[in-house]
Amino acid sequence: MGVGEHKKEPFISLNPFGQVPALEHGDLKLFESRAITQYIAHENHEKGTQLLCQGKQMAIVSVWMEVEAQQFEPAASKLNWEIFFKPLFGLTTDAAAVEENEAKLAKILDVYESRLAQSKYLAGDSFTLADMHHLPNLHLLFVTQSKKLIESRPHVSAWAADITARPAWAKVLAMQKN
Ligand SMILES: N[C@@H](CCC(=O)N[C@@H](CS)C(=O)NCC(=O)O)C(=O)O
Repeated sequence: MGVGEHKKEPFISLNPFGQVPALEHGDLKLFESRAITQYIAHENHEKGTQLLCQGKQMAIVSVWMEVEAQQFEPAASKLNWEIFFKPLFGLTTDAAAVEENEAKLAKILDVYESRLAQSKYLAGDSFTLADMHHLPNLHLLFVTQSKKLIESRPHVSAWAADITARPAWAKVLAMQKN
């Protein structure tokens, strides 16, 4: 990305929007991270943690995957951009955008707080892709002032501590460092 290769061939044939990530598996070409994670989870359903479910339970997983994509991600990624990434790139944080998106995220996390008071994970008693999709933005929020929005909600806080402590996530962070 640093040299703009994601906007040119051969990458643009994998993702015509010129964005990361993309996946090539045999003759299958995929883009959109959530479609990629669902494919990988389906392909590997016989090994490791079951990240998807069957029947009605899968419908609940889909609901919370949509909530992450449509509600949580827009507010959380905007905060991470303003507070975490902009200073790294020598840009100035927009305080009004931070205030607006903290207010949005607070309302969204109120819904999460109610949900997580009823079940340990978003889609029920076990960890699924719906929880997993939150990890990248959640991880960054913890190193911003917006972590107060998580820490002030006991069930959200316990859920966030649980999912960020998973050994598989520790492996991802170790890969990022390398
Ligand atoms: N909805 C897409 C978003 C992809 C996305 O925003 N990718 C960023 C990096 S995380 C990117 O490629 N940015 C460079 C650009 O848009 O030119 C997904 O979930 O895969």
